[in-house]
Amino acid sequence: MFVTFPEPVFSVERLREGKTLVVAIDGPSGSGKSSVSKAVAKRLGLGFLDTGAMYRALTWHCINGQISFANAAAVEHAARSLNIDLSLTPEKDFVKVNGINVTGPIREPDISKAVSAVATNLGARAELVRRQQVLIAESGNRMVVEGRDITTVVAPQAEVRLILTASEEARMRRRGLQLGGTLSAAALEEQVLARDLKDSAVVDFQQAADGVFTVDSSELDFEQTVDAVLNVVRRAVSKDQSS
Ligand SMILES: Nc1ncnc2c1ncn2[C@@H]1O[C@H](COP(=O)(O)OP(=O)(O)O)[C@@H](O)[C@H]1O
Ligand SMILES: Nc1ccn([C@H]2C[C@H](O)[C@@H](COP(=O)(O)OP(=O)(O)O)O2)c(=O)n1
Repeated sequence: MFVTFPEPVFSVERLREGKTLVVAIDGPSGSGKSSVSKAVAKRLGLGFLDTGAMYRALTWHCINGQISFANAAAVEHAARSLNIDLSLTPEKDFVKVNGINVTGPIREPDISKAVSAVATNLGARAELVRRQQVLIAESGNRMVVEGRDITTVVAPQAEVRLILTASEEARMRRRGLQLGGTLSAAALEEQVLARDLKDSAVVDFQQAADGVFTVDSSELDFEQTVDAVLNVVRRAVSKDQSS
């Protein structure tokens, strides 16, 4: 016989019901940002924005349109003129560039390898940050947003800000499994650690700024990590339930 338990009285899903709730999550590659943020957004009934997908979409467009990464002005111009349509809820997963579905192609290793060249273009960053802020506002400021500069640049006023991290070893192991277990250790190191090093030239996603929580998932499984993030949300938000 199945026994069902009632919802807890103090349910995290009901926190700030009808009020703004932006959860900003930053962290290094393979730390679980996308998957954990999506699960958290589902639990909280919030929108979801994967900002990395926007950098990947612009990278795909530059490669496809033969725009040289060395031409900073051309990359910045592409960032301004490009139409990026991406899923804004955790239930769906799609990215379209000028109407072309690039959901799969932007996750391919050639894009992962090239994306830091776009992410370190300050003009392109400014434009993508502007777009991300518009998308957050359009969600009614009820969204989980993940990336590298969300806690510091895109949404420093978010009700909840946290860095999700994990050891280098855990992150490379998880990325390897995610990509089907076929990549060599050297290729994984290039995809995860070398990319983080390049990206950190323009954004600091390893150190938690003032007021930013840290969740280290090295010793946690996926569900435990989601619970740890939900606990941070509960702690941060229950303090100002009356606001
Ligand atoms: N705590 C965890 N334990 C085990 N695997 C995890 C954990 N968190 C995430 N993962 C898995 O690790 C992989 C990388 O996660 P992902 O969300 O893509 O990271 P990021 O967006 O930070 O690069 C995914 O396959 C995800 O399911
Ligand atoms: N807010 C963001 C999000 C991503 N980026 C850059 C840095 C990353 O190398 C790429 C791709 O980000 P993405 O989150 O998809 O990367 P991983 O899932 O960690 O592999 O974009 C960024 O500079 N700022």
